[in-house]
Amino acid sequence: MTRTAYSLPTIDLSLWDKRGKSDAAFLDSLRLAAHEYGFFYLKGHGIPLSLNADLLRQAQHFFSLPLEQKEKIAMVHSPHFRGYNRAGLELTRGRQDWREQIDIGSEKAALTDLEDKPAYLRLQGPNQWPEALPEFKKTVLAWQEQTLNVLRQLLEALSLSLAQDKTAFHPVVNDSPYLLLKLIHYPGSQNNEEGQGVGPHKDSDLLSLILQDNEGGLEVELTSGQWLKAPPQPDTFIVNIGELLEVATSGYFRAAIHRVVSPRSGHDRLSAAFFLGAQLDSTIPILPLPESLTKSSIGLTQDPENPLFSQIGQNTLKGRLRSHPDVAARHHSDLLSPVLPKVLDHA
Ligand SMILES: O=C(O)CCC(=O)C(=O)O
Ligand SMILES: [Fe+2]
Repeated sequence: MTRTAYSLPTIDLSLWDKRGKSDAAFLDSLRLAAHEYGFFYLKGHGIPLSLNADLLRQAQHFFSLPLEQKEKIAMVHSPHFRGYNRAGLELTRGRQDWREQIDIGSEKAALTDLEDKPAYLRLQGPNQWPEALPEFKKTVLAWQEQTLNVLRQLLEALSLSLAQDKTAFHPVVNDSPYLLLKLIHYPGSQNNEEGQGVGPHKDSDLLSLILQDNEGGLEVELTSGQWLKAPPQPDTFIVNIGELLEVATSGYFRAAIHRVVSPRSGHDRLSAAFFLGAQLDSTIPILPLPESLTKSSIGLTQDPENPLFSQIGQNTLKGRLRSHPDVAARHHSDLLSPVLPKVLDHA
């Protein structure tokens, strides 16, 4: 683990191949990065620079379209929570975020005859693609496939680093994990105040990967109230631990709180945030960690207002319904009164 000038660790995934999969120095540095920070730079990941550049270019083309074209694929048209949301629709801890985004998941056909089936199966379905951009879908799907492979490798390495079998997470990610790619555009602040691009939060998945352009603004809270900048570094991603992995490791890995501060007036920022969740029909695996590790666990820090369900499908659906009340009202009103008991029905 090397430390940057900004003191966030950097993990070089290529070392894992070069030195052999059980290389203790590599696994120790990865484990410590996930334990102490829960937020690190990843290099040596094997994703071509050109593919990352293509993805951000497609994102830029998309966000430059006129609003009415973007609204044609607004998320509210999709029962599967896919599509575009303009800036200002999202709140984090009660404050308005200032970013527009498009959510893209696994490209699959919607399921039918769901009447007596678990409600979370409604999450499966097709994406909405912008007709005006012929290269968009191909580029996004290629990038998704390659970064999924990187995240799967990292999960294997993280498992080994905890003295588990490298396959420990295969049952929840190898068949059909719940994936979400958000392409995000943060407009510049309207005035001189420090704007909230996205407010402080933990991710609710297993592992997230962030590709950012050159603008900066991403920050991580290492100790309460102390924010460390995570500026872009050439040919790296940011990887962060999500709540599912924090729970799976009984709090040994840390789901770090992070945020994005809006760019200065006259600037803007693009990013791609890729979230690897667990398979919807699974439950969170709790790893049997050696005592040498559990004794330095920082413990679980769950949000009492947003309790985690161990059944992944319920947990994921709950998160989507909460984040997108307009989609919930239009397509899932039968689940809303009252939300949780109905979602829980099919435990
Ligand atoms: O845009 C970024 O750099 C991070 C976004 C993020 O943290 C999120 O969407 O969960
Ligand atoms: Fe996040």
